[in-house]
Amino acid sequence: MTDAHTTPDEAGHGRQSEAGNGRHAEGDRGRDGTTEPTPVATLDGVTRTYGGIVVLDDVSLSIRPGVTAVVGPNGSGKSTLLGTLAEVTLPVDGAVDRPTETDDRGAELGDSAVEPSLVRRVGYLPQRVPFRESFTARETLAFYARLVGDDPDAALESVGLKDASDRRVGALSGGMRRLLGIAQATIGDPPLVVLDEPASGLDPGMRERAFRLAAENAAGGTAVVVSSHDLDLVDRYADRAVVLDRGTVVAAGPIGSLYAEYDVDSVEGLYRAAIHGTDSESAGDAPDERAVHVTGVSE
Ligand SMILES: Nc1ncnc2c1ncn2[C@@H]1O[C@H](COP(=O)(O)OP(=O)(O)OP(=O)(O)O)[C@@H](O)[C@H]1O
Repeated sequence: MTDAHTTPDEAGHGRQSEAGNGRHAEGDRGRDGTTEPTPVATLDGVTRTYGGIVVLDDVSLSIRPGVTAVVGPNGSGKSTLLGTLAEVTLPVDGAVDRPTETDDRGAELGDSAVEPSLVRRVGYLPQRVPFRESFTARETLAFYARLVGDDPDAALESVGLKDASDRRVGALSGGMRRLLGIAQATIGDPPLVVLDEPASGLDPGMRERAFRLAAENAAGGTAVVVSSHDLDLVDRYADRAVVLDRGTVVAAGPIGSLYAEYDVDSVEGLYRAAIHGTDSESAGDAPDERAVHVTGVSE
């Protein structure tokens, strides 16, 4: 177990990060040089095991408005981390502090037609969304929209699916289905949106669109957490990055600060430096033996 309040330094970096005590809480500089905003959610010493094997180890993070990308090798715990934020995976130790109904928009909506209790706190796109295949795209979003008093047509339009609103989910392409999933996750305008690999399996245009939607959402003040293996897109769209290795946070913070700390100029370089201890290209090509592998256990 690592100290929850210092950056894990097994890799010998001894660096500070957003982990734990909020040393970077205020006054940190984002990519554009502006001061970092107040956290929307925090994880404090979060640990998760499966069958006694630790897959998330004492993770402490502050999640702020903007796009936060979670990167790391297969099995490093990205989905588990996102699941704890979305409250679909419970930690065995530690605490997660999420937005509450009374946070920002709850108060703002107090006098409106939408009851504060209907304000959605966290939107979540799992890797596989269990949509009903026989529903149309519009019926699908209408179901979610009714729960939070939002407009399904505006949500469809926001992800570019207006023309497909009468098509059944079962007849949508994988990319369109993913866009519908993003619309479902952002409907009701929650202050925290968690997207688990929104771009995986999509063609380059659709991948770009998924990240652009995440960034557009974040531009309105939402904290959007995205896991991805697409380091180029992370480079272009993320404000902050969290690098996970075997369930441990090895680097976290605003992308600009991390580039300076690790003396790199890309997320790919950061990934290599934080995980392999070198930013040379050959290290990134080596087969990754570092993932935690757990088999035969479920929730
Ligand atoms: N429900 C589960 N039951 C048993 N083991 C699980 C379960 N969910 C995750 N694991 C294990 O926890 C570890 C971390 O998995 P997780 O899906 O969080 O990693 P990941 O970084 O998202 O991986 P990938 O990049 O391949 O999607 C893996 O070893 C995985 O097998």
